[in-house]
Amino acid sequence: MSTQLNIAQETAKPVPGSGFIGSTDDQDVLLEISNLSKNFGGLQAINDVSLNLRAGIITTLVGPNGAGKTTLFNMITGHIPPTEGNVHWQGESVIGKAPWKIARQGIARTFQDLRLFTHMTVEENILTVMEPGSWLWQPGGKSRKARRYDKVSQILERTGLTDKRHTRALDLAYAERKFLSLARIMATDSRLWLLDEPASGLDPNSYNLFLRLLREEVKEGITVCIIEHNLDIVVNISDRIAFLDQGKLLADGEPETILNDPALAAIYFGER
Ligand SMILES: Nc1ncnc2c1ncn2[C@@H]1O[C@H](COP(=O)(O)OP(=O)(O)OP(=O)(O)O)[C@@H](O)[C@H]1O
Repeated sequence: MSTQLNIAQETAKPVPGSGFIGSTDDQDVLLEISNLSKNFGGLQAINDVSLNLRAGIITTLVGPNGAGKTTLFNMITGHIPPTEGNVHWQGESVIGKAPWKIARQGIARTFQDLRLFTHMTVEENILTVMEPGSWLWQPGGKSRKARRYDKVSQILERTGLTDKRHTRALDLAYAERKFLSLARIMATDSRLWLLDEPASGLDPNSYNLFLRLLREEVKEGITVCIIEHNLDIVVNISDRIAFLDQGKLLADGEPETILNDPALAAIYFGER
C-alpha cells in the first residue's frame, strides 16, 4: 500500500519537522473557525479546531471516515450548535443563527445526499432558492421575474442542463443531479460555497465540466470549501488542504506538502 497520498513525490517540498503543519497566514480570511469543538454525548466529533478559509481559493477538507468533516460544515451553516468555540463570517459570529439566516448572509452549501426537490423540474428547483421578491414586476426595463428567468437560463447553460430545464429532478441522471445541486448554489449569489463531495461518481466528461465551472467561479470571486475523499479529485482541485482526523485538525497547508506527508498518508490509509 502507498505511504503517500500523492503519486508525484518528485515535486514534493520537504516537510519541516515531523510533518504536521500548522496554519500559515491570515491574509484575506473570509471565514474564521476558532477553537471549535462538538461533543455528541461521549464522542468528541470536533476537537478544538481552528481554521481560516481564505477568500478566492479552493480549500479541501480531507480525512478518514468519521474525521468530523461534515460536522464542521454543519456548525458553519448553523445546522448543529458547537459545544465550544466560534465561527466568524466576514468578522461577525454566526453561532446561534438559524441556517437560513447564515445562508442569506452568503454561505451556501450542498449535501452528500443532494436534497433536491425530486418532483419539481430543474427550473423549479433553481427558482426555489431565489429571493421571493424576485417575482414582483418592476416598472421600467425587464421585470425582475424576466431577469430571474434569464439568470436561470445562464446557469443551466453553464451547468450543461439547458435541455433538462423542464425535466423533474427525479428523472435526471446522477451527474445531472449533481450539477443541479451546484446550479442551485450558483443561483443564490453566495460568496462561500461549502460542497460535500460534489464530484464523487462523476463520469470523466462531467468531471471536467465540473472542474472548469468551479475554476471559473473561483476566478469570479467565489470562495470554495470542499469535502472530498477521492485523491485524484483532491490533487486536481485544491489550492489548500485541511486534514482532519478524529475531530482534530492535523494539518492545514499547501497541497503538495500535505499530500506528500507520509504520516498523514498512514492515517488516511488506516496504517497507523
Ligand atoms: N448527529 C450525530 N449524533 C451522534 N454522532 C454523530 C452525529 N453526527 C456525526 N456523528 C459522529 O461524529 C463523528 C464525525 O462524523 P462526520 O460525519 O462529521 O465525519 P466525516 O468526516 O464527515 O465522515 P465521512 O467522511 O464518513 O462522511 C462520527 O463518529 C459520527 O458517527
